[in-house]
Amino acid sequence: MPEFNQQNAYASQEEDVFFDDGREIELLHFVYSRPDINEIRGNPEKVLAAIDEYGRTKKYLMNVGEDKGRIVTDLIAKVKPETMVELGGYVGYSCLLFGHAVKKSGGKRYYSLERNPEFGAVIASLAALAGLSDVVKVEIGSSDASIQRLYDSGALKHIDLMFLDHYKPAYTTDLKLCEELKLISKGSVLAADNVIKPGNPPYLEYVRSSVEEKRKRVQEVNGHAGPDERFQQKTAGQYAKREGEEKLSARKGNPNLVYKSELCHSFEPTGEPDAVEISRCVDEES
Ligand SMILES: C[S@@+](CC[C@H](N)C(=O)[O-])C[C@H]1O[C@@H](n2cnc3c(N)ncnc32)[C@H](O)[C@@H]1O
Repeated sequence: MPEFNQQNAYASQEEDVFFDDGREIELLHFVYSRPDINEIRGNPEKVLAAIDEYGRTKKYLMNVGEDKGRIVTDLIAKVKPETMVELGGYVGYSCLLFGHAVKKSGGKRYYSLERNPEFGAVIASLAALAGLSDVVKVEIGSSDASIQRLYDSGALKHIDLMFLDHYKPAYTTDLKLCEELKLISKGSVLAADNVIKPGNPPYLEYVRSSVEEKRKRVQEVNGHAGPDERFQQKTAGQYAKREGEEKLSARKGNPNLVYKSELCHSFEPTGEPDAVEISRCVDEES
């Protein structure tokens, strides 16, 4: 079991309002007004360190953080994705960390899909500051619409590695959309954040199910797809203030895909236990 270094802990997550209250723009001012801004330019590690400093000394940020981040950067070094997609970019922490890792391992493109345009602007600004604009592409809009748009335009043909870190009930519906479009197929790898805190039972059930179990459940898909009732109200309604009622489309996915899935224990940047689920698509049954 890994251990958390308490000295690196972010400020605690506030009970009610912990994002979208101006702190994301405040972060930009914090970074750009640093006396060492010229040494930060073009250096992803230093931009990440500045974001971490804000999270530790100013306000909580819902970033993947160093510990869970290391699980995914190690995975990138192994998989060497040409194309990686993240669902949910926030202020760009995972985008800078993983986009840099993709670039170092010879990859071409890191798509950061973010629904909130203000957050998307922060990601793009910090990616440019870090010197990653050649690899990183920020797509603003709901993840399902962005996936479909990138597919329709021919920009996105295959996803080698996908990091899921957005609206928790949309992990499964977006994965199924990618399966239906054949963006996810044999050889693709998925890394899903927050599978313990706050948890994602429907997603874990899906990636851990056998083909037979998935084929059986496909018969039950009936067009209705509100957030699964296993999510707590707080999670299901996390973005309600800004986005209103969430619309999720019921999907069948491709039940014939076989995943090998494992839970990697780690920590939130605050030190709370969490885990990343790594799922490798190893086969497609006929
Ligand atoms: C936990 S944060 C992402 C943190 C980021 N991956 C990191 O580690 O630095 C979740 C983000 O997903 C975005 N989001 C939520 N639902 C979304 C959706 N349906 N499509 C795109 N982005 C979404 C939110 O606006 C928020 O910025």
